[in-house]
Amino acid sequence: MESMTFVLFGATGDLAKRKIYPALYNLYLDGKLPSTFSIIGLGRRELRDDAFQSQVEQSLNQFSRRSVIQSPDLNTFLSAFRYHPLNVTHPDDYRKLLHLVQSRENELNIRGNRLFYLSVSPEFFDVIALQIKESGLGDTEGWKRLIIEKPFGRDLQSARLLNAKLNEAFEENEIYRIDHYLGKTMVQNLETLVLANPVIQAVWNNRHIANVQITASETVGVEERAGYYDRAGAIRDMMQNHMLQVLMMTAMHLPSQITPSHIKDEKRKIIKALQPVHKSEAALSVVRGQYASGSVNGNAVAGYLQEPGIEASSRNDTFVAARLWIDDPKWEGVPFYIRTGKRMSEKSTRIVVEFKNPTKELYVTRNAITSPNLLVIEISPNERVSLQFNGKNAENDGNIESLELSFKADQNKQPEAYERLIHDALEGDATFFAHWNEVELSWQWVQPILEAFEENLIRLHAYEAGSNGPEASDQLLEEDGFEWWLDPKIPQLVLL
Ligand SMILES: NC(=O)C1=CN([C@@H]2O[C@H](COP(=O)(O)OP(=O)(O)OC[C@H]3O[C@@H](n4cnc5c(N)ncnc54)[C@H](OP(=O)(O)O)[C@@H]3O)[C@@H](O)[C@H]2O)C=CC1
Ligand SMILES: O=C1O[C@H](COP(=O)(O)O)[C@@H](O)[C@H](O)[C@H]1O
Repeated sequence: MESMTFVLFGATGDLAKRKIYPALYNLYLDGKLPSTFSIIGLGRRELRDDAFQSQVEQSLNQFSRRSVIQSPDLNTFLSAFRYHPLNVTHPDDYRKLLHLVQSRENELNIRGNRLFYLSVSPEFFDVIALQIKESGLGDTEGWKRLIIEKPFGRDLQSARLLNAKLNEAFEENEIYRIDHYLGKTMVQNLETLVLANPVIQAVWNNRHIANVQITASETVGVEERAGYYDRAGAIRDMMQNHMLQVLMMTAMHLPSQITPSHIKDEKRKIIKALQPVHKSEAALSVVRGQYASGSVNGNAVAGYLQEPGIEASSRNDTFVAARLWIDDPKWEGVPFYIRTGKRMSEKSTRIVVEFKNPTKELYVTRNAITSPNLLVIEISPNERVSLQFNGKNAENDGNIESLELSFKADQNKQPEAYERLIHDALEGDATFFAHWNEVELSWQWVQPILEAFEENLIRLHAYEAGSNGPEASDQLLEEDGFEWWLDPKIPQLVLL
């Protein structure tokens, strides 16, 4: 890997401490950083280099998946860090930054490869990109890349505007839009699971699949993010980005070659083929909810409207579910259901693929019940793939029961999503980043629903904290003769 400078805007912030420093450190331990690198942290506050390095060390102590205690490598790693005070709106600060970047490049003999990571409030994304250009930071002999955090806009128009501004300073192939779901082990594994297994490829279509369910349920509430979350809601926070990305990864066709651009093209075809939801009809296929008080994991918790920083009159969504159709011969007639919510019964991100069950009638004559085959891809907190199938259980009078084949990844050995994504960006591999076409088309699909929410065309259901969301989301599937598959409903008889 080529030597480089990692310029981090927002170096004193929460994300840097919880995710970015631990990711860099673990990449370093795995030998996945270049042999020479310079890291420059930026923020408004004044900090000496040694104080900054101590802050980084503290964050590793707290959040790194690998211990830093007595690590002989720690000091070498920390010695790559420098701090520079910079206010993103002050052009002079960028000129001083350029001077620091260049002097470190000369000192370390680094060719001018520069990765700019914007871990700051989204309102600064365009300002910083422009200043990188104006100050000359972007004029370099080597490559330049921009990693940008979410959210990317708050609706279709603002996303387009932001993208146009970023494009004044960076080419699309230099922009890496983080969607941390794309860095998760099982989401990255989807591509291989579906594309590299002819057995699965053969049944990955509407002849065999009855429906696909994608769930991201969380037990946490709004936490300390009231200011952001109350303006975003589950639809912007999770649905427009993570959920639709997982849907694209699940439904994409086999590309003619496994390259970033072929995969990107296949994903784009899927998001483009989503049947639009019209604002006036959105209530027929979208459910929105807001948690009321209840109990999560045995602890009483407040309702959304009682959370600190949330107005008692807020109509923000903390749950959203939707039924989507893909206008594509392979998926015609297969509903994709997606749902996400806070303060639900369990923390679980999963894809359940329910296969058609033509044997049901056949076995009725034998007084036996067969269940549909289910392929369950658990993304978090467990990382597991399992297949539920029917078989006779000799220990139970030879009755037909659901059996399960499963593979579980060893989570302790798994790199974090941010490790994978930062590594990919350093390598220049954009496969698991959100490309502009996908982002734009996702906003395009979501936009009428946002408007329907704003105009109260979709009822806001209160749901008890600790439940599985509003009953209306169950009804959405019942209308089609299906139900959400939850963990306890999948009997675990055989673990191979
Ligand atoms: N935290 C999280 O879990 C997640 C965050 N994100 C995204 O990551 C980004 C960062 O979030 P987070 O770390 O939580 O935010 P924080 O509020 O914790 O940190 C913001 C950072 O920006 C710096 N900053 C603020 N104003 C300025 C300014 N005018 N000039 C220069 N620096 C400034 C702050 O430093 P100082 O005060 O010293 O200026 C601080 O380092 C956001 O886009 C967020 O949406 C995405 C997913 C999860
Ligand atoms: O991006 C976000 O994701 C988290 C959920 O991520 P996970 O990796 O724990 O599944 C969510 O809590 C947060 O609101 C959202 O901004």
